Amino acid sequence: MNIEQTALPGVVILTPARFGDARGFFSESWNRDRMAKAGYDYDFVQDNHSLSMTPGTLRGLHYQRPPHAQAKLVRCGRGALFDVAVDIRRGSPTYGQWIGVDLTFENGRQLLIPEGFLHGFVTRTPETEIVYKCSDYYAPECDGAVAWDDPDLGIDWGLTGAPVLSDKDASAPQLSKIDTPFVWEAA
Ligand SMILES: Cc1cn([C@H]2C[C@H](O)[C@@H](COP(=O)(O)OP(=O)(O)O[C@H]3O[C@@H](C)C(=O)[C@@H](O)[C@H]3O)O2)c(=O)[nH]c1=O
Repeated sequence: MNIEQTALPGVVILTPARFGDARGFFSESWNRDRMAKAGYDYDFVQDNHSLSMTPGTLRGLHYQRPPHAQAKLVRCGRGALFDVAVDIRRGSPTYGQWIGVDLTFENGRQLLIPEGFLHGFVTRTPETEIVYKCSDYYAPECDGAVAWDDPDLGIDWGLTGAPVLSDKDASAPQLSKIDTPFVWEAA
């Protein structure tokens, strides 16, 4: 498993080894013990899988409030997408900053996003599948969203037109309008 740091401390890109043969490949997409030994100890309890039909479908930016905050491990099961994490931990030196990573079936990269970050993605291909692990269960009463086009965040989604959005995402507030429930703790 190759582990790459990003500009947001704690958010890392994981690239598992792929063992290719005449049939295709085999890959361990998550190995808890090995990752814990590398300093990334996560107890993932829920796996999610969604399909987006149209390129330019944008889901996000989402978070779950404590006591059901979620860390996520995200990868692309089919096609290609651009995955984004935004630091919303009050007091963090990187508060309000974002990073974006191209996750494709081909490159096998995964984004590990700790609690305290918004998560969203936009699809680049038709019939794109995303698969991700979560460290807590879905808790709709703790569900929250921030506007994907919040000017204070200034995320460059690489869009060529208007994205396809859910009603919830189309009416999400700006970050400055929410009371962020996360507080940064120095490591
Ligand atoms: C997220 C989630 C949704 N649902 C249901 C609620 C609703 O009826 C339907 C669709 O939900 P949403 O519109 O929230 O799905 P979606 O917009 O794909 O939400 C997801 O977006 C990405 C960016 C994330 O990071 C995820 O944590 C999640 O928030 O699925 C569950 O049953 N379990 C879950 O864990």
